[in-house]
Amino acid sequence: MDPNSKAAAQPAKDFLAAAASIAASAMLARSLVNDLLPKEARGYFSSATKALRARFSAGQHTVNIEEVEGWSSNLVYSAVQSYLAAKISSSSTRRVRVSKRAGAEKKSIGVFLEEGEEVTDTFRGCEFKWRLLSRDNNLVVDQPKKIQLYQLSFDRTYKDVIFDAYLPYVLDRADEIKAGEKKLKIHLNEQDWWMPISLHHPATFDTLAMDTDLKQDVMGDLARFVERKEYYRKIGRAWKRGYLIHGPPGTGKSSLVAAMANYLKFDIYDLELTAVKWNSALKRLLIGMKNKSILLVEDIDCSIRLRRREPRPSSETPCGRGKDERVTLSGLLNLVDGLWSSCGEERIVVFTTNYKDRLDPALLRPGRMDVHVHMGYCGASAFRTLAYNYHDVDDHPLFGEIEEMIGEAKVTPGEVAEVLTRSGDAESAFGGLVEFLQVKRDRGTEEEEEMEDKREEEFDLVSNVSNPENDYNEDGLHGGSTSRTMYSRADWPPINFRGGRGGYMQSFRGRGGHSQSFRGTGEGNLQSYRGRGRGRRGRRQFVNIVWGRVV
Ligand SMILES: Nc1ncnc2c1ncn2[C@@H]1O[C@H](COP(=O)(O)OP(=O)(O)OP(=O)(O)O)[C@@H](O)[C@H]1O
Repeated sequence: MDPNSKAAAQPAKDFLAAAASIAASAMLARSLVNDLLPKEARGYFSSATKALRARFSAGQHTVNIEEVEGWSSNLVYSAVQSYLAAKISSSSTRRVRVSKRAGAEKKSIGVFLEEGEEVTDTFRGCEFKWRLLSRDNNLVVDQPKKIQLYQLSFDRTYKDVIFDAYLPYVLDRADEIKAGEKKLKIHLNEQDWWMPISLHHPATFDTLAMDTDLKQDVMGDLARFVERKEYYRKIGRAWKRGYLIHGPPGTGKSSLVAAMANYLKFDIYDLELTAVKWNSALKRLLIGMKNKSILLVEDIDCSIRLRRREPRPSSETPCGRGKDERVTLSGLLNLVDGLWSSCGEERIVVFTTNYKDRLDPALLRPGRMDVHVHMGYCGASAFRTLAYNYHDVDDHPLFGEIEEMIGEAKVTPGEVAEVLTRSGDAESAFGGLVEFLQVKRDRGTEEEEEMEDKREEEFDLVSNVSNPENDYNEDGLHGGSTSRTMYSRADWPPINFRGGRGGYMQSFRGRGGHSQSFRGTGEGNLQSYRGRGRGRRGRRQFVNIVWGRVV
């Protein structure tokens, strides 16, 4: 039996054990009364308990909760059903119904009351009795002939507790129980609607290899977030939280998002922005998201190579909708901060990128993304998590050597994971990792020297291709010499290859609203430079330049 089905079967087992012991105690008590008390005393005992019961029930009130309410199912009924299912194992209920839904992915066994059976519950010192009953239903055709209902009996002095505290508590507990059983989904956007698919990503915070303190911080932040409904209401802010997850490919950014979803039991809405053309479609998608969910935009640096805002051509303008706008970064951010955040709650927004320094400053502005998480190269604690995940080993004579080399070799957790899976035997897997790290470390040193030489060449290239004849900017004006006054930096991020039209594409962005791009010719790889230049308007500007070979 797998652990899930064992856990699921536990309530049924507990129930059977409890029922057996209660039945045994009842039999013992009855035989003691019969054996020890004389006949007259037995009669007195039975009428005394009857009188006591009658007196008690005189002050009893009842609330009926039926399974349907008009044509729709009654959500309170299903909440009570879930709530009681968790109580049955510890109650004295004699008959229960055990079932498993057809097609249920998890081997879960539900334990429910049988008709006529009772469960007693105690809340804040008050005792409540739940009973499952049914009534005939001859009035409404197309509905079952019998309608089940839970009858809640309680002393009338508890009336206020019932409505003010007990039933709300039952609903909350039922939500928690259901959340525990919730099957997660990942929703993918198709035009302006979402297509849900079951999410089976096994990543959890236990399996995620990352710096231990950082992991604790992220988990603590998430736990705080979901508890803070009242706090967000009090400060007048939408109940949402933004995460920017950045780091080189293969460091576990997507795995972290999956771990977050599994931890919070939130669905993921994976927004492929390049497939969304117009802001109106984006609005529909965002409004179509449910609460308790994660909006994920991966590789935001690439997705948001989105067009400047342009009105929709009149031929494409839908009747009566006026001018629509192409999706842009600011459009997305406005929606996320404005309209969307006001029509839902408990949402997490996650943007991922391999290149944080290529992001639009609007995204990095304080207050925009609440938490920035850097997923870096594999360190010692991340390696130990992987070693344990893949080989159930938490210590080994090679660990010292591995941990010494791992920092210098600049390997991603993804690479380490891949090497560790090459052998099922821990000994040879760790041996293989030592060799891999040695190669990576040596190669890393050589590559760094080559990169340095290349940076020098590429810097020259920028000056060469900056030919005013070919220059243009997005307004159709000729560009100037902005590109010529630049300073290369020694620590540019890895190259992201992207083509321009028929040669090298360069784009400049100046802080003072000065923005232009132009083509040139030449050789070299795509590279990103940032430096200070003097723009056409004579202002000192921050210049961002990208160029690359057409592919
Ligand atoms: N931090 C990590 N912990 C555990 N496994 C990891 C980690 N990083 C990478 N892996 C392994 O490498 C694979 C790729 O990782 P993942 O897709 O999460 O990385 P990424 O940073 O999102 O990469 P990309 O930027 O290319 O999308 C995962 O399926 C997982 O097996």
